Amino acid sequence: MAITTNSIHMCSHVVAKTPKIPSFKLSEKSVSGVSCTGRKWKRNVFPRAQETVQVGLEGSESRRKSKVLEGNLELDVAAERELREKGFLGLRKTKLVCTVGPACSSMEELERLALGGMNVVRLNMCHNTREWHRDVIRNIKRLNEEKGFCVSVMIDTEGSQIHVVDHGSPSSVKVEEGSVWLFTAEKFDGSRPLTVQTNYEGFSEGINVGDELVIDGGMACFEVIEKIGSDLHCRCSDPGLFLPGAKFSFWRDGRLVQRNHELPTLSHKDWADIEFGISEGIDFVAMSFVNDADSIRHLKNYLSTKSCRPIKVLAKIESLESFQKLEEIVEASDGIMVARGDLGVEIPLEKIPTVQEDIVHVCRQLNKPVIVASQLLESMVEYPTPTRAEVADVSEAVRQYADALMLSAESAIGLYGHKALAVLQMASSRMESWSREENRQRFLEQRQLGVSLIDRIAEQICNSAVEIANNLAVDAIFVYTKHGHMASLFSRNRPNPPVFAFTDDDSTRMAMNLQWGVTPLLVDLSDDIEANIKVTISLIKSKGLLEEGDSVLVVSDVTPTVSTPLSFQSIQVKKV
Ligand SMILES: Nc1ncnc2c1ncn2[C@@H]1O[C@H](COP(=O)(O)OP(=O)(O)OP(=O)(O)O)[C@@H](O)[C@H]1O
Ligand SMILES: CC(=O)C(=O)O
Ligand SMILES: [K+]
Ligand SMILES: [Mg+2]
Repeated sequence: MAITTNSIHMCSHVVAKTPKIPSFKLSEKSVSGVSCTGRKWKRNVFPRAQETVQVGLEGSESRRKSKVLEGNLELDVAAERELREKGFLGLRKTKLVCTVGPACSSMEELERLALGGMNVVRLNMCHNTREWHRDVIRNIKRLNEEKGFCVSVMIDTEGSQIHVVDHGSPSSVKVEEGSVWLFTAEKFDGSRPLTVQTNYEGFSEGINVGDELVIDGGMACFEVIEKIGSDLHCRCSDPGLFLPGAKFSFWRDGRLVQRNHELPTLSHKDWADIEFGISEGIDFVAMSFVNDADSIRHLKNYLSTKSCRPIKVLAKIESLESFQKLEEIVEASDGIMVARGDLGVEIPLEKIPTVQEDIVHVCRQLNKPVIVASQLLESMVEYPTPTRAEVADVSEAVRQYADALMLSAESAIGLYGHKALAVLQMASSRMESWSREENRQRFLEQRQLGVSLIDRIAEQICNSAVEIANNLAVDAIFVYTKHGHMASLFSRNRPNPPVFAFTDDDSTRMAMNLQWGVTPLLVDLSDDIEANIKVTISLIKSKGLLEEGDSVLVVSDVTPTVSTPLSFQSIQVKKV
C-alpha cells in the first residue's frame, strides 16, 4: 500500500496560568502539494516550560513504528451498501429516525427499515406496554449484533400534558357551531352527550369566563361561558372535530394562557420508563414538554450516576415556554427535537416554519444535533405516495441542515412505513446534492464554542480541515474520536465528503448516529495515531471501499501519551 501523506500536526502544551492566544502559521506548501517535506514534530524535544503551538509538515513516509492492531471494523451494513451503490459523495448525510409501533415492530419489518436507512428507532412511551417496548429494543439489539446494523434506540417520555381522555367515542366526534359542551376532570358515563373528560383535575385553574379554548391547535374552538368548581361550560365558536386524546390550549386577548409549569416534566411513570430504558441499554431519552434547562440537567445528572453506559438527553421543543428559553435548553441538552405536533397546539400554525428555522439555526450555532419531527409525510399513513407539499417540507428541513428527520405515525401505524422512509432517503439525498452544488454551507456561521485553548484548537482545526477537504475534493474525512466531539466539530461544518468517525467506544458510536454526515465505525484504537490511520485505511481498503488513487483527510484527537497534559491533533491528506 503506497500512501502519500501530507500532514499538519498541531499540539499544545499548556502550563501558563493565563494562556496567550497562539498564532498558527500554515505555509502554502502545507495545504497544496501532495509530497512536500517539512519539519517533523518530535515529541522528545517539545518544549514544556511554556505554552506552545507548532504546526509541522510530515514527509511521505511515516517513520514512527506502528503497533499492529487487530483488524476488526464494524460498519453499519446499510451504510456499507449505500456506499457501494452511490460512492462517497452519494452517501446520505441526513439521519433518519423511525417511530416504531404495531405496523413495524416485527423482526422482519425492523430489518426492512434498517436496510432502508433507519439510523435511530424511537419508542413513544405514551403507547403500549413496557414488555412490548422491551421486545422491540431486544429485536433491534439482535439485528445490530447478528446482522451488522448500527441502529440506536431512543425512548420518548410521555410527559405531563393536559389532554382529553374521553369525549364519548372511540373515534372522532363532530363539534357543531353553537353547541355547548361540559369539560370536566370527573369520569362520566360515556353515553352522556357533549361531555369531555380531561386527565388533570387542575385543568381549569386560572381560566376565566370569556377565555378561548382551542382543540389541537385549531380542530375546533370554544368560548368559556360558565365555570362551576373546576368544570367549564364552553360554547363552540368554530366548529370542527374532536379526535381521541385531543390536546387543548387556552387563549386570552389573542395570547396563550401559559400553564405548563403546573405539571412536572417527568411524571412517576416517566421515571419508571427511564429506569426501564437504562436497564435495556438505550442510547437516547427524548424528554417531552421540557420547560427549562434545569429539568434537562437534572435528568443528565441522574443518568450519569445510574447508567454505566452514557445516555444522551434530547429536549423536545413542544411548548411556547420551551421556545422562549431555547438557548439555555439547547446548551443544557445533548440534542433537540422540533416536536411540531404539540408545538402547533401552543403557537399559531403559521409560525411553525419560522420557529423550526430558528430552532435549527440555534442548534447549528451551539453544535447540538437537531431532529425535525411530526407530520413530515402524514398522508403516507394511508397512501403509498406523499403529497408534493410534504416533499417540499422534508426538503426544506434538509436545506436548513437539520441533522435528522423523523417518521411518526407513517412508520408506527402506517401501511407504507418503508416507502415513507425511502421518500425521506430520496428527498434528503437530492437536497443534499443541490446544497453541495450551490455551496450552501458557506452560509453557516460558526460560533466559537470552546473556552480553553485546547478546545479552541480543536474547533479551528476542524473548521480548517473541512475547508481543505472541500477544496481538495477528498473522498472522505477520517476522524478518530473517543467521545465523538471531534466528529461533531466536523459535522457542524456540513462538509462535502462523508465523515468516517472511528471510535472504540460503543456508546459514542451509537450517539453519533444522530449527527449529520457522520458514519460511525467501531474499531480498536491504540495511542499510536499512525497505527490507527494505517490500520483503518487498510481495513476500509480491504472491504473494497477505498481504491488506489482515492484521497482521505485524516484528523485525530486521540492523545498519544497519557503521562503528559498534552493535546495533539493532526490533519493529514492521504492519497491511497
Ligand atoms: N408503540 C405504539 N403502539 C401503538 N401505537 C403507536 C405506538 N407508537 C405510536 N403509535 C401510534 O402512532 C401515532 C403517532 O405516533 P407518535 O408517537 O409520533 O405520536 P405523537 O402524538 O406525535 O407523539 P407525542 O405523543 O410524543 O406527542 C400515535 O398517535 C399512535 O396512534
Ligand atoms: C414528536 C412530538 O412529540 C410532537 O410532535 O408533538
Ligand atoms: K411522547
Ligand atoms: Mg409531542
